[in-house]
Amino acid sequence: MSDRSPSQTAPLPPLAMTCGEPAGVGPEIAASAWARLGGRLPFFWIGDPAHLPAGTPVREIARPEDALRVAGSGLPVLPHAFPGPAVPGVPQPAHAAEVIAVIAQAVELTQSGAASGVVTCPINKKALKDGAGFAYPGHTEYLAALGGVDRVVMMLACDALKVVPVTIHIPISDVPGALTRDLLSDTIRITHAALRRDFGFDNPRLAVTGLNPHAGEGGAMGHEDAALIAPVLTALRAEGLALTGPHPADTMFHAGARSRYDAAIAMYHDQALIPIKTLDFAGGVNVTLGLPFVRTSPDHGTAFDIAGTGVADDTSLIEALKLADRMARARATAR
Ligand SMILES: NC(=O)C1=CN([C@@H]2O[C@H](COP(=O)(O)OP(=O)(O)OC[C@H]3O[C@@H](n4cnc5c(N)ncnc54)[C@H](O)[C@@H]3O)[C@@H](O)[C@H]2O)C=CC1
Ligand SMILES: NCC(=O)COP(=O)(O)O
Repeated sequence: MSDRSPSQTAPLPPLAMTCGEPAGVGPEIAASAWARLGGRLPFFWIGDPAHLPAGTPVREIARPEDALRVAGSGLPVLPHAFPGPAVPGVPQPAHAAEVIAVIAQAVELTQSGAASGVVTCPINKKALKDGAGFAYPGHTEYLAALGGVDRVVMMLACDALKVVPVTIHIPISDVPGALTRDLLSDTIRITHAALRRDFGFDNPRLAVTGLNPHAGEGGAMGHEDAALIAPVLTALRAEGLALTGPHPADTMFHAGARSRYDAAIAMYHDQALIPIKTLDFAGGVNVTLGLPFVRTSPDHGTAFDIAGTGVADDTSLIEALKLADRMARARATAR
């Protein structure tokens, strides 16, 4: 996303970056993100230093604030011991509990004020479920539990598009049943509030997709669009929210359509994520809205197929750091 130079004003606490799945690309993109950013955007990595690529200039720290002092000369690392080495592409069940513990540690440090936000490296959901009985579909839901909130929103953002899936990591066959008026209404409200608070929009324009092809085509192709989505939009419009839809999803993401809204609300994961990952896979950022702390993440996953080869692109992680920094600054200024 567009680069407003990071860290131009008073220093905030550093950002806490989680290691994510040690067998994925997380450790190598963390190291290369530090190499590209140096101390300009201070963050510290929480994980096992032995999982970082050979030659990474590790600076072990005892407290987050020490990152501000050492970030100019090496990657600040708050060490978190794991049971063994990482094998690229092969997640170890014994590591799962520590991957989860690192996420909790980053949240704790952020909520205590020692860190200004959480930037997560990708996890493999199945590895965490198999290895440690992880009960959440992903970070988003786990972070909601850690933050003590019932409802959060996943937003993917790049320069060209911001998009929110109303339902997230559930089977497609469960989507119609999971779409309720409350869920849709809460998702829109949380998105509206976050775009005002964290992204500087006075009255963000939100465009909402339908669920069915052609947004149901007057009931000929499904009933949820007219029966469920449209009434929610009507009610929220009456409160002053700038909403359009339900629109056919297939024509909502070309350039002309995108110029007419600030964020798109989509009904399910792929309806939302395919457009943004197609437009800007390298620059997209995943941000959780509705949490009591800042959290961003790259838009990609563990990329086991290339882990350890050194070809992984760190751009999305760097964009995630920049966005977390901007959000933390916006919140600090508003206090
Ligand atoms: N925030 C998170 O923790 C996320 C985790 N995941 C998890 O990641 C795992 C793998 O998911 P996939 O669907 O395979 O998606 P993926 O994003 O890991 O990989 C898809 C394709 O993109 C490539 N790719 C991904 N990141 C790249 C990078 N930084 N540089 C260059 N190429 C890159 C991969 O090599 C692969 O060919 C799953 O367990 C999934 O749940 C997926 C998305 C986000
Ligand atoms: N497909 C996006 C994704 O998997 C991100 O999930 P999360 O771990 O950030 O909840």
